[in-house]
Amino acid sequence: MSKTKAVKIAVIGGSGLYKFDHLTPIREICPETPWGYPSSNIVIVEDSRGSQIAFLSRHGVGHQYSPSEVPSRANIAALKHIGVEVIIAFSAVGSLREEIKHQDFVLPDQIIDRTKGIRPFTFFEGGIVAHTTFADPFSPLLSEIVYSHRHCLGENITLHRNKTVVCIEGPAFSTRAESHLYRSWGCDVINMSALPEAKLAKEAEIAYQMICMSTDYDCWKQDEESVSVEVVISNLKQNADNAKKLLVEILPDLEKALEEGKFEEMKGIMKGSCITSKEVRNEVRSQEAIRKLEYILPGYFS
Ligand SMILES: CSC[C@H]1O[C@H](OP(=O)(O)O)[C@H](O)[C@@H]1O
Ligand SMILES: Nc1ncnc2[nH]cnc12
Repeated sequence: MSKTKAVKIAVIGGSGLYKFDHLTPIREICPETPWGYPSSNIVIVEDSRGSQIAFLSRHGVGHQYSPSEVPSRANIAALKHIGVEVIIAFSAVGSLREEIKHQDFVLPDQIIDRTKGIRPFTFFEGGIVAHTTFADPFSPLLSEIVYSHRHCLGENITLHRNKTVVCIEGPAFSTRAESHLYRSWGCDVINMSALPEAKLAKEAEIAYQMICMSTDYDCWKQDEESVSVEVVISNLKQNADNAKKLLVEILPDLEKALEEGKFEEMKGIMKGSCITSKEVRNEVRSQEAIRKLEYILPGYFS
């Protein structure tokens, strides 16, 4: 059994990717955070070189949390608390573009928010106000590292980059009018989980990149069957296998980038984002908020 060491890389698995069972499990944890419990145990797995990653299943291992119910704050807080600095998040998506075919992979660099405000979307509330910079929701460095390994996916699968994901509330899929609207807005892929996950990762100062895997053409394409769970499921197994293959390939480069301090620029970004005055921070309400924030950003606001 390997001795305990800080695990800096995490993978969040989405629909169809509930376990990372091709790597050796080392231990499982399920920390209670100030925002509750994560959606699954965090499983620490190890590759043949001794590299460890933390794996978390977004919807639970039995897919029991709907997109609106995923405890995203607990998920991100738990990963940050154990020392995670980098998250690769997988997601099953619909394609809004002809050239993004079933089973293709997509690295979005932008998000359009079509959630309905019913998901808790920030760690900053109840007496501590902070406004994070969110112009670039994903990590360009992570995107670059992933893209450089695109050839391991084989000739039949294209890895597209610099795309826009629209995140809807769900759980119902979109109407045809909405699907056409999102295409007219320049969106390339559609899912139900980019938000608030990406925002919360930024607030927790974690470098974050979503890797989307196409399962359907939503409902805009006339010669294709409209999206349904059956259509999505028919591509999930192959997508999950490809996701695992890609992850194993990128792991050494991720570790190298971490060792070289390439993600250090994330550290401290939230200190400057807090606008609440020093005097108010001493009030009881703010002190309670600070107590919770200590779990992810210790010493920042006290
Ligand atoms: C099962 S189809 C809709 C479902 O699939 C995607 O999940 P994830 O992003 O976690 O892979 C999508 O966002 C919806 O939650
Ligand atoms: N068409 C679609 N809309 C929203 N989320 C999805 N996940 C997979 N396909 C999807």
